[in-house]
Parts: sequence; C-alpha cells; structure tokens
Amino acid sequence: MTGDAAEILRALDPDQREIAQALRGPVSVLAGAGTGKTRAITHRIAYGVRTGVYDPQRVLAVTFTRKAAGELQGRLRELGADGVRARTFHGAALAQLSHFWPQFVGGDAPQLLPGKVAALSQTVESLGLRLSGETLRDIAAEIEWRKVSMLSIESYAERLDSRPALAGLSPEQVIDIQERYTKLLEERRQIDFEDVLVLLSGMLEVEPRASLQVREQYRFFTVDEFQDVSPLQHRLLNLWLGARDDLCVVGDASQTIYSFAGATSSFLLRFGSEHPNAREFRLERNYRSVPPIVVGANRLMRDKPGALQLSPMREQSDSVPQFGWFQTEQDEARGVAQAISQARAEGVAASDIAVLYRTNAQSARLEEALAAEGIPVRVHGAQRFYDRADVRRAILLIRGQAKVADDRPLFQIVSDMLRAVGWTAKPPEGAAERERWEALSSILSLADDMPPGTGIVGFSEELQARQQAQHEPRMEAVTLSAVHAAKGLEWPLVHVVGLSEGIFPISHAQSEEDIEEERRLAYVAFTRARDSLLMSGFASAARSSRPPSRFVAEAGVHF
Ligand SMILES: Nc1ncnc2c1ncn2[C@@H]1O[C@H](COP(=O)(O)OP(=O)(O)OP(=O)(O)O)[C@@H](O)[C@H]1O
Repeated sequence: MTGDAAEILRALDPDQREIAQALRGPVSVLAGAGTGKTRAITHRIAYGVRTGVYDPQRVLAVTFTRKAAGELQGRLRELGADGVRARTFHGAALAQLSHFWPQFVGGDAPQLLPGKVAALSQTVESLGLRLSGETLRDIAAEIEWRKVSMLSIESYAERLDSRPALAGLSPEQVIDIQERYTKLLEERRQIDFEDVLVLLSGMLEVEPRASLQVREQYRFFTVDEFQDVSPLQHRLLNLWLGARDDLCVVGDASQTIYSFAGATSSFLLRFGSEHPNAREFRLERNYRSVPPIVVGANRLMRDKPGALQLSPMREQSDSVPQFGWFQTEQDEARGVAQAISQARAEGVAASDIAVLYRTNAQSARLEEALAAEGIPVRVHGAQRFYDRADVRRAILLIRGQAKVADDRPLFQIVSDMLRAVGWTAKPPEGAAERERWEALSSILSLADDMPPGTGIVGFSEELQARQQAQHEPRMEAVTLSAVHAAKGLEWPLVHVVGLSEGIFPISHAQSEEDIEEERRLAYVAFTRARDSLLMSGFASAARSSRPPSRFVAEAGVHF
C-alpha cells in the first residue's frame, strides 16, 4: 500500500475503514444521520483510485441533487480522486441519451421540457377546463409519480382509487389530461424530466450496442441516499450494471423523504436479497451532533422500521434542544430573527446558522424578519451560485487576468476584479443587494483561504475546477431552506420553524404512512444541527388555533 493510500484510511473510524476497503462486489451501507456516510463513500472511492483498483474514469458516483453531486465532486477532488464523476441520475442519463439518440434513433434527441405546468395548462385549456396553478402542480406531481413508478396510463387508471383525489376532477378527466399531455409532447417532440430516464432505460434494454458502451465507460458505481431511489432509477441502475455487481449503495431508511414522489426504502432494505453476495455494513456512531440532539433524534425514531440507533460520539453538552411557542407566524419569524441576532452578537458566524421549514411558502416571512434585523440570508435552492450573473462575470474577469502577467498579491487582484463587477468593501443595504454582495465576497474569502504563494493563475484554475464541479464557496449568510433541500447538510446552529400541527406535520398528511414520512422529515431536520437545535411553532392560523407539533414531544423536548 502506498503511503498516500494509508493516509486516506487514517481519517476514518474502524467501521468506516472497513467500508473503504470493501472495494469490489455489492456493498450496502446502512448509515444513520451524521455518522459520516459521505466521508466513508468519498474515502472509499479515493482509496480505490489510490490503490489502483479503480480507474477513476470508470467510476460513477450518483446522487439525487446537483448540489449533492457538486459537494461529492468537491470532496473527491480534495482527496485526490480527480477524474471520478459525481452526477445526478438525471444528469448522467441526459448525457447518455443525447449521446445515443443520433446513433440509434437518428437526428437530435427531443428537446427537454423545462417544467410541466405550462404544457399542462395548454392541455387542460384544450379540454375546456380552468384549473388553478396548484391543481396543475398536483397533476404534474401525479404524472411524475406514475412515470417513476413505471406505470403506463392504463395501469395508472387501474390504481386511481388509491391515489389522492385531484380537486374537482373526475377520474376520467385525470386520465384524459395525462393522455393529452403525452400527445402534446409527442407532437412537439419534447420530453419531460422523467422521460429522460424512461427513454434511456428503454434504449439500453433494446440496444445492446448502447448498453455495451455504457458498461465500457462505467465499471464501479456508488449511489448515495439510496433510501430515496425510485423503481425507475433502480431499473436504470441495473441496466448500467449489466451482469456486474460493483455497486455500493448507502442510505438510511429513517431519512426516506421522497415516498410521495415514488421513492421507496425497500430497495435499500432488500439489497441483500437482490444481491446475495452483498456485504452489509452499518454506521451508527454520530459525529455530528452533541449528545442531547442525538438522544432526541433516537427518541423520535424509536421502534420505526429500519431505524438505526445512533451513539453520540461528541462530548456531553448541556445544549439541549429548546422549543419556543409563539402566537402568530409573524411573531415566530421575529423571535427567530432576534435569536439569530443575539447568536451573531455572541460570535456565531452567519454561515453557521440555518433556518429550516416544511414548505417553501414559509420563507418569505422569515426573509422579511431577518432583513429587518440586518441579517444576511441566502435562500437555499433559489439560484445556483455559479448561475449568478455577477459571479459568472467575476470568474470571467479573473480568468482573463490569469492570462496577463500580474504578480501582485492574489487578494489585491481578486478584489480589483470584484470591484469591476460592482463589489464594494462595505456591505450594501437591502436584502437582494446584500445577497449579491455576499456571493461576490465569498470569492474573495476563497482567495484568502488559498495556500500562501498561490497566484492568480492557480486561483483561476481552482475556481474553474470548482465551477465545473458545482462546488460552492461558503457564503457569509444565514441559510434559509426547506427541509427537503437540507438533506445531507449540517450547521452548528439550526432553527426548525413552524412546528405546529397542520404545518409540520403538514395538514394534508392524513394517513399513517403520510405521518411516518413527515416524522422522517422532522428527523432529517433535527439531525442537521451540530451544536444547537432550536425548535419553534405558532398557535394561530386563519380561523383556528393549532397545538404544537407532535414531533416536539416525541423527540422528548419539553415546553
Ligand atoms: N471518523 C470521523 N471522525 C470525526 N468526525 C467524523 C468522522 N466521520 C464523520 N465525521 C464528521 O461527522 C459529520 C457528519 O459526516 P457526513 O457529512 O459524512 O455525514 P452523513 O452520514 O453523510 O450525514 P447525513 O446522512 O446526516 O447527511 C461531519 O461533520 C464529519 O466531518
């Protein structure tokens, strides 16, 4: 073993190390929240590359979001596993579909529909119906569910009884809309997001030359968050694998939060029966959170199927989760903003704080309250860092400057470039301006964090590599995020807001299954916190009064 390879293993605990050394064959890792599963899989890949078992070009790490793929790619790069690709299912599938279409179908691949709602709106109009934006989104969600569950419209029609009713629509109308939507896309030569996987899977099934090419390209697969895989993604993964079995899947049944969209943890929990020679590992040591948070998380999931029992690894702490109860949503937002102001006054960095909520609609009130306190925020998922116009311009300028012999200190050159796109040393007023300023400032902080002696050429290369990997620099702002989008992330101080019955769990979660999913979502939210977890809720709604969320008491938090 080379010294470098041994170095990679040194960062791991004994369980993680065993995983990193299990390089071949089917491997499943059941890993609780904060137990270092991302660390285990990135080090496993880096170890495989470093020991020469893996050709980096033939390794594919699959995640569910572009953000997670960017993080993974960034971490792999830091571990010296350049060349390994981290992609979303969708990203990898789209690249393959565009590549194969001209060869096996002819012409260019159909155009990808940016979203379903506009096409659906046209479809329902042609049927003489008038539906709200919300109903159109519900119809879109049903189409997505049908496709990822691999059901034809006919089979879907047979199951319609067990699906949620769509406001004001008869079963015949629901089916009619789906048929017309399909026809409209065909006429326009367009495909939607799920069609990418449907079409690619079909192509790989019937076209041995295509599947052979894919299997030539990729040999070793790792899938993160496997508890959220859909039947359609599972089918595609099996097609990528073919007869081989170099597949490592990692997940936590307690963090399954996309069942509503067709995901199921059964692929994770049944991995051993699908691959009888699989090795199964467990990670249950929680490194992320102080013990009282881990105890609360364990309580919330007690006796739930597939739940792991986390053992806290951090030192004992008296930072127990707290619950604050407010009269109105506005009072709650103000209370949270004040608490954040105070934490910052005590020295907590804005980037170390997150506010998590059940639905995106909750963010506006929080944004307002935080802006009133002069707190910089970034709304997670609103815009990708490298898609920001100013960031792109700044990177272009830096790249241009790297071509000129400029041996001034890096910090000076970069701040000049940033000034050219409107950055100032002092933060501006106004939430949007401030967010823009924070984005540009994060480029400057990145320059500041480069090893001493790095020049503009080295920095420009680093930026380009990060941009390619979508690896974002850290912004000095409080993160506002829906819980779904916070999966896989962590912050020292986390506020989970709207913990009121009817908000979280959400009012439309009625069945036992729906409530279980809400509970897992609460589990994801609570386990994002490293040092402090502050929960809150509010009593009054339009015409009624709500009690605190059941999840607060279930986590053993007193109020
Ligand atoms: N062996 C270890 N020693 C010390 N700290 C560790 C170790 N493994 C992981 N950690 C730390 O624990 C935290 C969680 O790790 P990571 O993000 O890899 O977890 P995860 O299992 O992917 O989490 P989740 O499933 O909740 O998103 C990180 O702060 C990481 O640095």
